[in-house]
Amino acid sequence: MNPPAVVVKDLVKIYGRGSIGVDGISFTVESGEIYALIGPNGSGKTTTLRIIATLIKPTRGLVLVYGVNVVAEPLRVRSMISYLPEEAGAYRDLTGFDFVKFMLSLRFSGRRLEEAVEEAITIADLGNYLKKPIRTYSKGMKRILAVATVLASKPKLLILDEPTTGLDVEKSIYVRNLIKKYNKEYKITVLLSSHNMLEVEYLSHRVGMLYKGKLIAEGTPEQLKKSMNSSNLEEVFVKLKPSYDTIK
Ligand SMILES: Nc1ncnc2c1ncn2[C@@H]1O[C@H](COP(=O)(O)OP(=O)(O)OP(=O)(O)O)[C@@H](O)[C@H]1O
Repeated sequence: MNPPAVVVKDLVKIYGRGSIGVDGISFTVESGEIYALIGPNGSGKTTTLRIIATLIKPTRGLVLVYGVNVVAEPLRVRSMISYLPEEAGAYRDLTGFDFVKFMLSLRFSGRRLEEAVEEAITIADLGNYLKKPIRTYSKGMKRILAVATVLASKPKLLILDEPTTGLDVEKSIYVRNLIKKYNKEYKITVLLSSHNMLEVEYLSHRVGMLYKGKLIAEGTPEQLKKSMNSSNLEEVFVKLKPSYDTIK
């Protein structure tokens, strides 16, 4: 049997000066799923994703990606994932085209690289802007370029931190539909974070709700709404939150 895409067990991250990033969370992402971590600012979404993406180390706990331990074998994990950071603002002086080519050359070469670059360019749909330096792009254009690049890299596991942040309504819908399409057509497992609970309801098979570094609820959007007698996930969160407000 295939291992789950992600196993997170009793994960704790304490930053310098005792700042708590996550406080003992556990969840599993099955292969083929779209799983969303949702929660308000500072609830631990980015911390969790960065640990899974091997960018920072946990203080305690176990994290496996397709059965591979992120601390013991980060390079093996990196070969299976693509990660979209919350703010992908680097490489200001590269053109959009050169950025796409550079990023995808880390994974592909030869004919496969050409195909992946072509795919990313088609998704980004930035026309002549692709020949211009990224510093001339709007926030939304940079986001689309970064999203297009990670999608075209077709990893086993796609980790997206706030994928639609900075995008207008139409572009957000475009990106959500692309995420769904790549999950379905290419069987790419997606782990994403968002504080937009309505977006998550549309996009995800299952949801983990984070608050103050703890996982306060988990399930399909339907299960969560039913269990809290709510009509949407925002309402679920608002009803659950008070029980955790006593935690400092
Ligand atoms: N480098 C750091 N040093 C110290 N504390 C940090 C660091 N990064 C995050 N934290 C703290 O960890 C907690 C969780 O932050 P994190 O960025 O993971 O939350 P988040 O849910 O992604 O928030 P947002 O929606 O605002 O991006 C917060 O209290 C934050 O202040």
